[in-house]
Amino acid sequence: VEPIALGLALAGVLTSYISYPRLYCLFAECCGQKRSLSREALQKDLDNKLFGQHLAKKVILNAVFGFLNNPKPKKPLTLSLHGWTGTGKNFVSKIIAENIYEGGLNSDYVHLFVATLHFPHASNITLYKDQLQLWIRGNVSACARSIFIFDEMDKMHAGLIDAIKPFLDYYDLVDGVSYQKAIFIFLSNAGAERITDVALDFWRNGKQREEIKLKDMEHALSVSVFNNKNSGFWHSSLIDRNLIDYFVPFLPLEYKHLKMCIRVEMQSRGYEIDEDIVTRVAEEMTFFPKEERVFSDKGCKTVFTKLDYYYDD
Ligand SMILES: Nc1ncnc2c1ncn2[C@@H]1O[C@H](COP(=O)(O)OP(=O)(O)OP(=O)(O)O)[C@@H](O)[C@H]1O
Repeated sequence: VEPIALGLALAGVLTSYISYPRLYCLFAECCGQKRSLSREALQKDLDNKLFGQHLAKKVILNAVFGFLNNPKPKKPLTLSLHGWTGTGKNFVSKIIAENIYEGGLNSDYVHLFVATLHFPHASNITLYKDQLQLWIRGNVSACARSIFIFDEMDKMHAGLIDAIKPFLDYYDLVDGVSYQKAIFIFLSNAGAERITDVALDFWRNGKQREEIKLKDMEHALSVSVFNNKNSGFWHSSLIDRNLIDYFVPFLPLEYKHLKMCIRVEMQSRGYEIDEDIVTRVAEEMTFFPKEERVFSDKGCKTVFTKLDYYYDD
């Protein structure tokens, strides 16, 4: 092959690779959602992986898919996920991230803040506010479709989260940057008692938990979080100004859901499903209320380590 012609051909390929973002994005992660993002894929993931959370599934599917398909959203999507420990809040954030970015939580466009890690000292709150604003501004300037996850909201110092209020509001631009395509997800145990009360009420009245409707708890949840000094949203302008799009309740998990989590874990470790071990691990967990033993007090959180005991050789 003639070397000059070959050089020109290679240069041509390289130029089109660089100048056609779609081509480039076939091989590298880019800002913006995956090509393959589909309602069906997200629904399949939620149906197959998330147990006992019919409300969360429905809200998240509709909210996330609707938002991603809106070419001109008026504000960023804000979801506040609430519930007992180990019921799937972090897990769902991971599923959302993976459905939008190939790298999931490890993507350059997905940012996780953990209150006790990133904002530990109440005395530094002014500094944290500045840092948080700068960090979010910088990342959204680089990629409008950025995802921010705030874990342990209930441990966040009161008032800190209000620093990002301007970014969550209905503004086209804030200091020249548009935040309307970003996604903010807040995770919290605040409101878990309220959710449990409703779930327990249904259980005691012999009703299926799937009969619980979002309206049975969404308003009460936002009010209880707003009035709770340890929710991270205490008297927060984000709630006051209706800037949280959805309060998503995560129901406490029952014995049958623990068994589902254990089976998934066995399969992912490459073991045959052994129903005897599944039952033994599930029975080692503790349940509440004391007399009725309906809900797991750690959700699915510790079933995995308990499984190690049965496979220690
Ligand atoms: N509803 C669920 N369906 C399937 N798996 C679940 C569910 N809830 C929890 N799990 C499993 O348990 C693990 C721990 O749950 P996760 O970290 O999502 O709990 P969490 O609600 O965020 O708890 P915390 O409030 O303590 O942070 C998950 O990675 C997942 O494997």
